[in-house]
Amino acid sequence: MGREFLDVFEEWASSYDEAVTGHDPQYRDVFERYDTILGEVAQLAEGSVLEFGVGTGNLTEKIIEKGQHVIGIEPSEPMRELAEKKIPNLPLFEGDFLSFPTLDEPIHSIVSTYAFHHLTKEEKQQAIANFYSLLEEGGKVIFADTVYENEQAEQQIKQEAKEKGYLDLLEDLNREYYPQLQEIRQLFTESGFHFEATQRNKFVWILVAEKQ
Ligand SMILES: C[S@@+](CC[C@H](N)C(=O)[O-])C[C@H]1O[C@@H](n2cnc3c(N)ncnc32)[C@H](O)[C@@H]1O
Repeated sequence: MGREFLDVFEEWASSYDEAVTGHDPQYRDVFERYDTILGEVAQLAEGSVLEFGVGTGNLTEKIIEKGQHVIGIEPSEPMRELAEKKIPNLPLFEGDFLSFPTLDEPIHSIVSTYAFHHLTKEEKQQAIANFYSLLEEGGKVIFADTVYENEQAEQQIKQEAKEKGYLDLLEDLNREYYPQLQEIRQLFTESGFHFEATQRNKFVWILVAEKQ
C-alpha cells in the first residue's frame, strides 16, 4: 500500500544514482548534502535495523559499513536489482511501509530516506502505529525526507520552483504527500513517540522518533 508512485521508480532506477549527485538541476537542492544526510541517519541507527524504500542501497551500504545488520524492504523490482548488485548478501524483501513480510527478530531502529512522503496522511498514521508495535522499548524511527517547516515555507518553496521553471519538481511537490512539520510531529507524538526534527537542506529534515 502507498505504492501509487511506483511507476516513477521503475523508470528512474537506472539513473537514480546520478540524480542524487546533483545532475538534475531541478532536484539539486533536494539532494544537497545527500551523502552527509544518509551518513547522519546511518550514525543514529542502532542494533538491528529495518529499512524501508531501500532504493539503490545507498543508506543500506552506510549502515552495513558501521557493522550493523540491516533488513531491507523495497517495492520496486528494478530498484531491488540495483541494491542487490551493490550489496549481494542483503536480506531484501518485496514490500512497502504498510505491507512487508513478518519479521522473526527484534528491531531496534527503523530507517528510511527520501521515501515516507509516498504515503498519504492516513497511511503515515497507520505505518507509524505499526512502527510502534514493531520496535523494542527505546527503539527509534530515523527518517530523512522533505518536510515544510510551516505553511509559509510550503508556499515559498512552490513559488520558487514555479519562478525557476522547475515544472517537474513543482508537479512532484503538488502530487506527493510532503507534510508540514506540525503534522508529522503530531502523527509521531500521538502514537507515543518522543519526536525531534532538524533541517539539513532547503527541503530535507532528519526526523528522530523514540518509542517511549
Ligand atoms: C527517492 S527513492 C529513495 C531511495 C533511497 N532510500 C535513497 O535515499 O536514495 C524512494 C524509494 O521509495 C520506494 N517506495 C515507493 N513507494 C514506497 C512505499 N509505499 N513504501 C516503501 N518504499 C516505497 C521507491 O521504490 C524508491 O526506491
